[in-house]
Amino acid sequence: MAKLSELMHDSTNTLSGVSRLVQLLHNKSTRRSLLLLLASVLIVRGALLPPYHSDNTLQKARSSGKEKADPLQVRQREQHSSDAQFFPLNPPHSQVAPNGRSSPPSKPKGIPSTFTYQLRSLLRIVIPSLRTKEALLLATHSCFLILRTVLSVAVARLDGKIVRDLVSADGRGFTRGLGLWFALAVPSVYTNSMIRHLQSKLALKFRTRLTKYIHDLYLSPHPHLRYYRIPLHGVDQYITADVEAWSESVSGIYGNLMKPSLDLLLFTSQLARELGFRGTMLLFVNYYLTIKILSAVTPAFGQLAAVEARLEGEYRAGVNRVGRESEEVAFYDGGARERDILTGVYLRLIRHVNSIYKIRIAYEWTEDFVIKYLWSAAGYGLIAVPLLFTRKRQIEVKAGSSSNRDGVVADRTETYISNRRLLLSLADAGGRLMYAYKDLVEVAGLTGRLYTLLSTLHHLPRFPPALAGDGNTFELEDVDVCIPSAALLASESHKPTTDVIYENGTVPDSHGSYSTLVRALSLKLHPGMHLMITGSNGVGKTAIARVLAGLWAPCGPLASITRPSSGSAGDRDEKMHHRQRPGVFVVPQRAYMVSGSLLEQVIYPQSLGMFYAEGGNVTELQAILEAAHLEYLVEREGGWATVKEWRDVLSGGEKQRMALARVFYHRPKFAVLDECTSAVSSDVEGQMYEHAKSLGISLITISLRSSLAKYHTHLLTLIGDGTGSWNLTTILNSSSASTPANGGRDEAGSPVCGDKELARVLEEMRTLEGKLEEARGWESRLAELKRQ
Ligand SMILES: Nc1ncnc2c1ncn2[C@@H]1O[C@H](COP(=O)(O)OP(=O)(O)OP(=O)(O)O)[C@@H](O)[C@H]1O
Repeated sequence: MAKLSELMHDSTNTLSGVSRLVQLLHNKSTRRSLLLLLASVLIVRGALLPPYHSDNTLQKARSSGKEKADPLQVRQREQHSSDAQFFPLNPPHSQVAPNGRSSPPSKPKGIPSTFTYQLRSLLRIVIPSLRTKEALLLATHSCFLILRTVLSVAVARLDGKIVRDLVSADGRGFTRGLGLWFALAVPSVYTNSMIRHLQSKLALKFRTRLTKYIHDLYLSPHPHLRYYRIPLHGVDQYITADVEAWSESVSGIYGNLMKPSLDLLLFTSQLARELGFRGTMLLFVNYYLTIKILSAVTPAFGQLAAVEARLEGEYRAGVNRVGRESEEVAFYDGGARERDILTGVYLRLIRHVNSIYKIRIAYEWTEDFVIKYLWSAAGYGLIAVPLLFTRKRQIEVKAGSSSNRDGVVADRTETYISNRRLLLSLADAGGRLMYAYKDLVEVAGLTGRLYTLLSTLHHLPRFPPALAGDGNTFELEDVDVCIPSAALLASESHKPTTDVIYENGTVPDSHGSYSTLVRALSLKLHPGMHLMITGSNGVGKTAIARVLAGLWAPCGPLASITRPSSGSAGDRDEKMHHRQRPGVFVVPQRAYMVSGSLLEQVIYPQSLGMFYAEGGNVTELQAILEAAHLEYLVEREGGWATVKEWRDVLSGGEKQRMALARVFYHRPKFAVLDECTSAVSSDVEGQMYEHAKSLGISLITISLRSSLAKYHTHLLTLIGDGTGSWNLTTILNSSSASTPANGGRDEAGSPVCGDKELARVLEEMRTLEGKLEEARGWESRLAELKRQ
């Protein structure tokens, strides 16, 4: 039955509704302009489909060192700072509670009041102006949508004509009609496929724009480091799946809304003429009741879609983690445990998707009932009003003879058939509009997620700027090293544990005090000074490296930091190296290998294009690998261009030596080495330290190995007594330090110690820590006994 009514609709809706358009089609000049439109669209299409470029182009650009800057990205980069105003954390029309936080929306389902604002903000990114390809694509898409309506009217009209010629046995008319039928089939089929093509093309364009914009913002360079600080879980899901789903839905929703809306408008106006004032009023009452019933049973599709996307993200992150850490998992034989974790996450996702399906059953049942049966019943009622009451009386008065009675029945049948066709078409358009509304609600959910991502990225608190200094000095003054709130929020499902968030980005800990690891740290490092930072595990050594590198903000009311800048250090080796020296270069505890060739491992984070543009050559790199004791690698791995999963191919020690090779390549003014030689033998370690120093690099080493002290001039010991205290001493007997004349104090007043003395101090520290641990055990045992 439903199929039959659909068929009826297809063949008749346009006939009765837009007959005026058909008359226009009969007009010669209109037909000509239609052909012109079609031809122009074909030309535009050709312009929109650029020839295919293979990846070789990029390869060539790389090897010639002429990677061109993407104009889109450059434009976006300039625009980013001003764009923040379009992504406020609390978008307009949202319910804002007196404390400034967003209150839960009063309407928990449907389209949130902020949707229009959020959608507009996102559309600004994907269609930045009317002179873009995206705008042109959208206009072409609209043309094709209108063309489809016009063509379907023409096809329906021709259908009627062919049947009439057949019934009236007009052979010539029938053949002509059939010829026209095939002539119309070509543009009709082409239009349908073009609509689908343009929609996919538009989705792809939207996705590319949005992805580039997010990449540019998310991977913004120092000092904002958004990729490091963003307090959102599953960012990969936002950037990959959500962006794709949003682009697909937004490009589809336009066509899905436009056609039924146009139909609804035309059929209503047509019916209004037939039904008169009373009937039209009843029609609008029908619309009103439909909206009321459906909005009462419409589930919060937007929120459901957002939760689904989040759960998908968690599952994807789990699978990624196992893939990334597969070796570690295998060593622990943790497959079964990982399977349980992943299955748990997957089942949570599936339960949610299943509940959506269940909710949908109830909704779709009501929707079908209302649109198909209630509307049809209402339609019968509406048709019956003029037939049973108004006209019946007139007809009874007029009808005398039997021939008149036949004409009256024909009149009634005609009225009934035409009105019923209109109502069926109306019901169909209404149904499609309801489906489009459902899509719209889902788009609202995805829009909300992407808006959250972008507004968060735009509004990450900025760090206080570092002082310029002379460009070669590293200086910290009264710096408290605190765990930043963002990191805390990220580790606790981005739910704030407290209402208080301080301006400097720190939060009070559970006892109400700051999470300060090191208090009022002051030190000044000049070129030629080498600092070793030591202290027990978890005391805050890496935290200092994070402050030095600009990953964490320096805290404290009087805190100031002077960082060395990149550029010339004015030393004797300067002429030999054509490259700019970075001010600071940090080698982290876990060695990181980038995807790409062996050569790219050494020069990371520099690109291949930059390497060649700066006149880099592999002879220089070979010497660097020799200094890092990795000279055999090029031959073993099959050349500089070999691309492998270097994280798995290189051994732990090789990865650490590769990280040191990067330091030798970039030759920074200061290199922060965070326990990055733990897997390297001490003799090789020593040679690499000496080589780094010979390159004029000032070392800041974080280590517990006392054997490394001799390569440094100063020692910073973090006491680890919970007060954040520290101790800075000068190291005697180191290859760089001169013995102070001032019995036990250097020129800056820091106490001095020799490396034997240092080894003794570290040993004593370790013994005391062991004893403290034991004492803690006794304390808990004593407490246990007391309780008994
Ligand atoms: N992102 C973070 N979120 C929450 N706490 C953190 C974060 N980073 C570090 N911490 C905490 O700060 C403390 C100091 O960490 P840090 O990594 O600086 O220790 P460390 O002295 O380098 O230790 P190790 O010698 O074991 O490497 C630890 O207690 C750690 O749990």
